[in-house]
Amino acid sequence: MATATVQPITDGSVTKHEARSTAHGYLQSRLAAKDTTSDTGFTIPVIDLTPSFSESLEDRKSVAAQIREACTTSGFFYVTHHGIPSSILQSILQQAERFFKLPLASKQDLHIKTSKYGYGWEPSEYTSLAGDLESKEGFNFGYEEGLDKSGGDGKYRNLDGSDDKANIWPKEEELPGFYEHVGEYYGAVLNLSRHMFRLFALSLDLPEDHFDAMVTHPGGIARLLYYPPPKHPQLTVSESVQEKEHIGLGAHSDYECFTLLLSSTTPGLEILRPSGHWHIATHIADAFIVNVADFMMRWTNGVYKSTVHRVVNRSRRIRYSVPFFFSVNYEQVIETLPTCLDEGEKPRYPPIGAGEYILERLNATTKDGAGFYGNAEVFEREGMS
Ligand SMILES: O=C(O)CCC(=O)C(=O)O
Ligand SMILES: [Fe+2]
Repeated sequence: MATATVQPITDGSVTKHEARSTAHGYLQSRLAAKDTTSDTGFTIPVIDLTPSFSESLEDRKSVAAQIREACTTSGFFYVTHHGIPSSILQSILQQAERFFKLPLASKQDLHIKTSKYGYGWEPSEYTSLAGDLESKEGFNFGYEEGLDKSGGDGKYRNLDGSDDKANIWPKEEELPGFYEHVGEYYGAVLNLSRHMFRLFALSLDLPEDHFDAMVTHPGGIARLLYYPPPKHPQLTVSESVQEKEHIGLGAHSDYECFTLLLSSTTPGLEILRPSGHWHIATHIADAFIVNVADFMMRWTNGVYKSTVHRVVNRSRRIRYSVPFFFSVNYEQVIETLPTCLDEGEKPRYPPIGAGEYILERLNATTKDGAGFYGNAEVFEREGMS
């Protein structure tokens, strides 16, 4: 395995440069790879989490072994029997539908331009992952103690270390019950993610509680996403991009540790196989799709794969989805896990702070990477919404 020299971190700019350039290089190299070393065995395994709730460590390890297998190959897997009732899953999808049906003026009041972290309502084309015009509309929010069933430990700070209230919520009278339903869902996926982190620890030959103290007030950005059907369904994806007919969400890898994705039945998620073909993910009722994200890839020295994916809604129906990007406490600095280094092997990535890394990656999705405030200025100057 190729290794890179560890760069010392002398100030924030070194870290930022590293966060952005490594991610960009990784995306480009994955998109360029046309490795025909047959990937016909490419699968997205379905992992039944039932034994992970058992009293028996052996049972829990059996699930961890399946997670390891998935994370070292496709980087994606489904989880079923995860303990979150179907009613909560259906309810968040209904909240997404209600939210996006709000009058434009109400959504404008929640515009992402008033947040330096990209929270709030995001009109289509406002951010771009790979330079495409993206048809998705989003509503983004992060951790707050009121959403954490554990009550948190009072130490949560925003991505940049500040402690102001960052989320932007619709008014209760405008969308009655929205916050409560969203909170119910968020609390449930947060706890499931903490549980999954224990399985990840076992999968990495670490003590089961290795990550526990790092997720007491963790970063967890959630998005409600809306993907309209294509305006001209007869066009191919490349034609439609040329015709400025939008792609849903451009090719990217996620930033955090792992993502739990829930979606409506309309397909759309496409996963890049090593051969360069896009694998269309099938919908499994009441399951989450889980994928390793870049922070976990770095942490494991590349042993766990953060796989490129995108969304293209080729159907005539609307697609809704709700990704939850699970991180660690934002002040946590990550260094390569010792169990991921062979004897004498060097870390491929320098240590990096969680919040700093994620904010840098988010900023990279704005115009010229100027950040969300900078983006608002560009849009205003150019007379766009
Ligand atoms: O909407 C989806 O199915 C996937 C969304 C996604 O990949 C993302 O938001 O990072
Ligand atoms: Fe993603």
